Amino acid sequence: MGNVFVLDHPLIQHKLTHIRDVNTGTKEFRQLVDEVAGLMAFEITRDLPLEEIQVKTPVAEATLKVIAGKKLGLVPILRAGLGMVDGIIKMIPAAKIGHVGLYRDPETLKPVEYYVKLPTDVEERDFIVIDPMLATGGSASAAITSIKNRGAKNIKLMCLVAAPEGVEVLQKDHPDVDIYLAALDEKLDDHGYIVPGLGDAGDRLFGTK
Ligand SMILES: O=P(O)(O)OC[C@H]1O[C@H](OP(=O)(O)OP(=O)(O)O)[C@H](O)[C@@H]1O
Ligand SMILES: O=c1cc[nH]c(=O)[nH]1
Ligand SMILES: [Mg+2]
Repeated sequence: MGNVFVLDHPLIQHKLTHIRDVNTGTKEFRQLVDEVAGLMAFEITRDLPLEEIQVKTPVAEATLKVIAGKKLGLVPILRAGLGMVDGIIKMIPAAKIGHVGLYRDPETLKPVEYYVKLPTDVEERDFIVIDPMLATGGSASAAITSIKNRGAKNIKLMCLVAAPEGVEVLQKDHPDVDIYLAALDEKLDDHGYIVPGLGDAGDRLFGTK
């Protein structure tokens, strides 16, 4: 079964509290999501392989470490995942970016896919799928299935806030995928919103409500 890591660093918790606040407007919400995504990138890249190279410092020759040529891909789930891309790319600028477009049908809560575009060398890359919200888990599970069907093998999922119901679905559908969260919340409400959550992530990021 996939591991669940809750990245509860004080900086992440502090910023997430302001993200959740209903009085936080679009501009500040977007800025904070970007910052938290960057902080989470530290932890999700902790197992990147290193290799040794020779470097001449101003003082001496030294054998030092750099990241070994690992190919990474980021896959934001549209729309809300887009809000986390820049923060992560600042930390791993060589990553390629794919996109999976999904929306959750408001009646059935089932995901509807409308767009997929991945880097051409999909089989050679490790992927990080990103979406601020893991609610019923339907969208993240469908996005991961979609990229697996196109050849992706090593996949991690990064979300800001999850409900236990969504984590359970992910672990059942994709036991090979580790999940990285800033918070694991209490439950889903009758409309499939995470409680206490942060509301509709896409609408708050893009100011569409
Ligand atoms: O775990 P689930 O129950 O599937 O819900 C989570 C999904 O819902 C939201 O997207 P939404 O459908 O609102 O689309 P949007 O990002 O375009 O607003 C969110 O960004 C996730 O993708
Ligand atoms: O709480 C939720 C659940 C699904 N999608 C969101 O944006 N928020
Ligand atoms: Mg939305």
